[in-house]
Amino acid sequence: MNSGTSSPQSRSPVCSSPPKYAELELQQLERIPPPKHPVKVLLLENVHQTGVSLFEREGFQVELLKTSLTEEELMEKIKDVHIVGIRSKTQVTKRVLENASKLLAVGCFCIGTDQVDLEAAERLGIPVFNSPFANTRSVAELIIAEVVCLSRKLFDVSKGCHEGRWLKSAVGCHEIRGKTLGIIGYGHIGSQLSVLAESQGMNVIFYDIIPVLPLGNSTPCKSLEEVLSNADFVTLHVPKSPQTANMIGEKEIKLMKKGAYLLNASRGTVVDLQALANALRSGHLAGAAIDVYPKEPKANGVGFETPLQNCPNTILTPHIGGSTEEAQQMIGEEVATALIKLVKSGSTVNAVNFPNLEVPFTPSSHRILNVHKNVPGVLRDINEIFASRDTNVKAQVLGTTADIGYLIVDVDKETSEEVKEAIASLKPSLRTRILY
Ligand SMILES: NC(=O)C1=CN([C@@H]2O[C@H](COP(=O)(O)OP(=O)(O)OC[C@H]3O[C@@H](n4cnc5c(N)ncnc54)[C@H](O)[C@@H]3O)[C@@H](O)[C@H]2O)C=CC1
Ligand SMILES: O=C(O)C(=O)COP(=O)(O)O
Repeated sequence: MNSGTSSPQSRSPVCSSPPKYAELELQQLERIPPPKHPVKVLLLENVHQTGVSLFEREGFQVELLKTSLTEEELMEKIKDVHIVGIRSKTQVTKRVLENASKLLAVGCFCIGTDQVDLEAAERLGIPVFNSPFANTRSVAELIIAEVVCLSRKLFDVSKGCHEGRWLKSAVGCHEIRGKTLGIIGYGHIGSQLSVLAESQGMNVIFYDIIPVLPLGNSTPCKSLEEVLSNADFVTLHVPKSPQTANMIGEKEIKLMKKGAYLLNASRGTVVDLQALANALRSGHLAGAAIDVYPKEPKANGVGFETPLQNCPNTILTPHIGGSTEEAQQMIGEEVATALIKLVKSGSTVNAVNFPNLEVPFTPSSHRILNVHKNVPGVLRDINEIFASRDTNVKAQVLGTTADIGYLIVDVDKETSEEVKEAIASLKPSLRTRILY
């Protein structure tokens, strides 16, 4: 396992000037007193250096691993960690979260957050952040490229040339202009792909479970089946969920036109790969491009296996839809900034499982954070604790979900450990932090 507790000589110099977005966001935090204790950050799956540098610029202690970790490995390493950063592989389960007594937040340096038990994190008072847009264009561009490659059997003929075989033929090769692209999941990626495909002269139809604005001349379909039976290329851009598990199996593939193509860069649980391999080998489908798999290796190396290996006109990629320098840099910046803001100011803006709150810093104020079960009377009890100690509340923001309340309070005097304990010992309290 490649690991590197980052030390000055082992990595590029800490970024002296952070990226523009981060600079503006973090400038507002500069007047906030630094955390009282060292902040330990564990970053897995090769999170981009931009994120590492931003944490180090704040004086946080960063351990950077190139691989994902198993549940057991993560339970061990997370014990004294305040921030954990992952990408799409590492599973942050309920067991891991219950074992992470010091954990303040989880950062998904990607779009998907299905790898985190969000409900468990919420109930334990741990906000989870992601980067909802930064790599969407990278995925959309990959799909457009693969549509052309599949339509021209590019990978097979190129492999032939590398192996000394000259396989010149127009048979089964087509322009994509005028062909129909069927998009399943018309969200950030699907909608961008819709625009790119139409710019290539394709017709676009799509299916989504919620009403969405059709961009350009794209046409919404009433069912998944309608897309499958009318599209020349079917591409999947849905999240991992119980509803999308195996949503494309033998029955759905049979509904697709003979000679159609299937592309999946969403999640490996969405397509039954054995059914897809059978359809490719029988000639029912003319090709496929798959970037995600039910089981994916935790690190780069050999030994990856899938039923699709050696299927005709089949592009296999190692979950690289979001793997561009631009996307990873933006993600590193966006998620690291959100986590630093959480640690220093209690901001939960952009958290996916928490009320999104933020309170501007005011000099001579002292900030306490409290997460509690969402039951009546908590605010009254906390304010009573302040009032009975002649402490004046200068600012107070409360946000709630069905299960929790998140409270940011600024008071006019430093909060003693006694006051913190009084708040923390209220029955509904889940977490209480004195920030400054
Ligand atoms: N291969 C890769 O490297 C990457 C993969 N992804 C995956 O792509 C997924 C989609 O990304 P975004 O477009 O940003 O997400 P998004 O949340 O913007 O869009 C997902 C869309 O799918 C729709 N949807 C959900 N369940 C559905 C169903 N059963 N049938 C039809 N539509 C359904 C939603 O209503 C939503 O409009 C992510 O959840 C992630 O799992 C994202 C980035 C990179
Ligand atoms: O953004 C996502 O959800 C992805 O699937 C990207 O995954 P990765 O960051 O490349 O492990």
